[in-house]
Amino acid sequence: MRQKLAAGNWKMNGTADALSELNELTQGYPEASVDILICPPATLIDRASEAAAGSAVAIGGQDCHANVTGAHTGDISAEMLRDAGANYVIIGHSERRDDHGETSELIAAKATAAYNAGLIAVVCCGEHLSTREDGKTLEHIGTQIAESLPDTANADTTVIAYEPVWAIGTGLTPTLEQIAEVHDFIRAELVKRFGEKIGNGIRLLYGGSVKPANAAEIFATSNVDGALVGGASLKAADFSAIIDALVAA
Ligand SMILES: O=C[C@H](O)COP(=O)(O)O
Repeated sequence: MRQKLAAGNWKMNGTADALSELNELTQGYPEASVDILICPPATLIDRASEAAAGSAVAIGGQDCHANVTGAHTGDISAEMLRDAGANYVIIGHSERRDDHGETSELIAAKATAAYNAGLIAVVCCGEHLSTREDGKTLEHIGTQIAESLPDTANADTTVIAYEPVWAIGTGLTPTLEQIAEVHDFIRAELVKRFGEKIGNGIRLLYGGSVKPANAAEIFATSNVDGALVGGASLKAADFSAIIDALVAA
């Protein structure tokens, strides 16, 4: 039985004031039957970790460097995230792939760095609209996960987030059939590569315009073990409604 996960990605949003939303969330979930994760900007990770201590909310980073230390101005290592109190890190978000030219090979190296630091890697994949319109979604997702996951990936260290790029921040979502098709495909690919135990153990999140209004139906979809939420994770009330939908699923 896979433990469900509601993950919030604050992206480049939030200064110290935003911790009030986190405080509201932690007060609402001193404990929970699902895993809850907030990935604030790097500048807030240590304060967020302190604020979330003793609650059901875990804290994660939004990216890490593949190396442990070195001359990489502006970058943050997985060890540094761990040191600041993070337990997870998002790797290979489409905004990193598109804005920073990150390749799947680099993403696999970052995932290994996350494992070595004791972090759970939330590895993202997803197609652009043109790829979907060309009928190449599954081929694209298959290549991305094959290349972005290290051979050492396992169910304790790895979560996959399927995020169609065209659904991120747009209010558009795939049909439930389209979500199920991709999630079932990813599950089958994982089982093929890693075997039944690991392949069936790795959690699969859906991301892209998840809101309180559509969360329940998405969580009832085949092989959806939770969500990676952007905009609707910024307000505790909205994210709480999504968490509650996951608990009820
Ligand atoms: O990481 C989160 C995703 O990119 C989804 O963002 P969104 O919920 O604002 O569409």
